[in-house]
Amino acid sequence: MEGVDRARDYIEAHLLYQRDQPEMFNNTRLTMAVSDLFVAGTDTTANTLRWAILYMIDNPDVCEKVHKEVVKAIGNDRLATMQDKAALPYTQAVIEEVNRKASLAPMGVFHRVVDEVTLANSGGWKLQPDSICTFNTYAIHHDPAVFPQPEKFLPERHLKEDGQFAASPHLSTFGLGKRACLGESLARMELLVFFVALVQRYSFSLDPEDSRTMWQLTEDPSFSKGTVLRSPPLHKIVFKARNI
Ligand code: HEM
Repeated sequence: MEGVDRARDYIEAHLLYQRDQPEMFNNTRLTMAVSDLFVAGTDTTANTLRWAILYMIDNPDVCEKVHKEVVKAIGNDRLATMQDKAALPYTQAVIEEVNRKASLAPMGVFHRVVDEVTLANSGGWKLQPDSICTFNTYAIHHDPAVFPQPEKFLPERHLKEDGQFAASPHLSTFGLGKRACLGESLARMELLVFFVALVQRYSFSLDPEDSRTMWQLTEDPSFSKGTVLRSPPLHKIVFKARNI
């Protein structure tokens, strides 16, 4: 497609295709695709950060360790960029542990089977066309065979012996296969930059007027309303500026 390589963004690329292939690309598709990006790209990262703050309140030692690493790697005078990533292995491990424990999309996203498929290592189980299938991310992320003591918040499980970050091949935070999350790299970038900025500048605590326990805010199954995302119930956080 002529010029598409020089498109400045998704919408411009879509409009260029629309000019040449109007039977395939039109305003309705563009509107739906852009709204998909907003829906898939906002609540996800925002709620992961809400989980991250709750887990930092519940694990103050971890939070202080992140703060120490951040100050050592980038100081207090500027925000993090992706160039700082390699110098922040513990912080990356913490974000990975947030993704594991929170299991934001606990049952993934539903898919429809197009062609009959035989499941590997299943003794011949077949899925028929039009079956709806999904995968249980929450169960994978809490499998004690893969993540010992899964109820514990342990960032160290995502660190190698030399202290470097090692992304776990067992996490399915962003889905699996060809239809895995389109925004994974953007999401990982946003999570790192925002999380570092928050820990760099603030310490966090729960609203003293909120009598709910941490368990009620993070584990109580009754707060899940059956939507795609597993997000904590509404709560307030007290942000205290660090002396920087
Ligand atoms: C922490 C943040 C995020 C999480 C946990 C997350 C998780 C997921 C999951 C589990 C899926 C379904 C994958 C599957 O069915 O195998 C998905 C799909 C998708 N995500 Fe994300 N996502 C995040 C951020 C984003 C962002 C920032 C964008 C874009 C701006 C985005 C765009 C999409 C799109 C377009 C799909 C559908 C892909 C397809 O059906 O082919 N996501 N995401």
